Amino acid sequence: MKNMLVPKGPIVRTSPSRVDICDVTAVKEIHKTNSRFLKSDWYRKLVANGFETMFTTTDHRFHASRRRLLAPAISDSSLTRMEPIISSRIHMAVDKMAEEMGKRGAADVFKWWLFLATDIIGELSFGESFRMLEAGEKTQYSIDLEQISSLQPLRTTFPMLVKAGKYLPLPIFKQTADAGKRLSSYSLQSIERYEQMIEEIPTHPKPTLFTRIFDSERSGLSHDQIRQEAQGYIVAGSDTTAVTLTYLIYAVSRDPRIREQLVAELATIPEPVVHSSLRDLPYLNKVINEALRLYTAVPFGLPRAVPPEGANFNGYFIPGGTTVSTQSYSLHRDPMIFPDPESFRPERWDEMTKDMNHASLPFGGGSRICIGMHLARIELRLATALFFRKFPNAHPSTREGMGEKDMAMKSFFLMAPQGHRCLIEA
Ligand code: HEM
Repeated sequence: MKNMLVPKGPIVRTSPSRVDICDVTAVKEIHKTNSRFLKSDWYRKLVANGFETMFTTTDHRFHASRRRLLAPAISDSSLTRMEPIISSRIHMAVDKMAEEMGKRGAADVFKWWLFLATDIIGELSFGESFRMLEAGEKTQYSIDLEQISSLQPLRTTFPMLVKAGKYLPLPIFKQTADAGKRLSSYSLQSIERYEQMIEEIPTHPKPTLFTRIFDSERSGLSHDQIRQEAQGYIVAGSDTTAVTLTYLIYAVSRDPRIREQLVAELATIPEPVVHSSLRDLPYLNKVINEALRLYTAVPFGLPRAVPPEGANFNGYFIPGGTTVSTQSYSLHRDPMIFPDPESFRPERWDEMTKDMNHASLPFGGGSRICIGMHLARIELRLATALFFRKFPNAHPSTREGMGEKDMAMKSFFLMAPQGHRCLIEA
């Protein structure tokens, strides 16, 4: 290893046609609104059932028109109507954790946050929850979702192998194909049930993120296309939110100084706790920013294609067609921008410098920025507040062999704790 050449610097060529970049000026250029750098073909490998979605498309016209249709329902102001659903689910999750702490001595917050985030996005997309919180255990739906996600790295690295998998007698391909079929059929059933609900009460249908575009004559979207977008929301909006919440609770619980400051701030909020009281709470929002920085749920490079005319970054010419990646994992750890980057320090957000702003990519950037980020922030604020008001003395558990090794960040496709659990006591 001694003589191995370790690539250094902000621009690293990782293969003949791929370059990784960790530089704020480049990030600003690549991830700006109407950027010339479009999503690379890598995203096309995620297309399922032959339907392009807002997430997978590399065509900017298709993307712009789909996003125009879907964005209004998931804007910050529209989501206010959905707060009662979000809030009641979070209350249920926190109650379930209290129950588990009573019986087991500790609660697995990763499990409960995953059930919570999946139930919320399921209910907001399909009009009905998957009821994982009520059941307190994985349902066939969540097992199928996991199965599909576990194949994503393989699908993007060896797409031909996965295509050929249909014909290979390997159990993983068979199981994944079955899981895919079941997911499609559940979503279709949910859409049909929702359609029936609209027919029964046409004037006041239960609001979902897709209610307004349900009328295909007006929106131009078929029910299959809506179903595919809804499935995309569920995949994009469950693990990401659950992982962020899990690490946030872990990081705050293990540092009494931070926990006490947060608990004291939350004690100033009147009952009932509503999102409007939390939106501008200074310390709470700094804690959330710090969790999104250090424990970025999407640590991978958001690959983009260099336009045909090429691009210049840091004195290097990068030819058209090259894939450039900007990993939030490295950007969020740039010591020049985030001193002592491995420490969880909410106060670093007391003053957000321009560089901190531009180097922060937890939700991506530009026209392809996460459409669910307002929903995610609402969930993060309400869940953190309700958790620490209920458990002001929360601390990491050492029961059942739980330790720091369980919380090592492991990049499966998205990031998740290596032990797939996070036991907390109160
Ligand atoms: C803390 C929680 C979340 C994190 C960290 C997160 C992160 C991200 C990131 C980094 C991207 C950009 C991906 C890229 O450029 O390749 C993205 C896009 C996206 N996210 Fe999220 N996300 C979160 C929650 C959600 C939720 C709750 C939803 C539910 C609607 C959602 C739906 C989407 C969709 C549909 C896109 C694609 C947007 C487009 O291309 O126009 N995300 N997210």
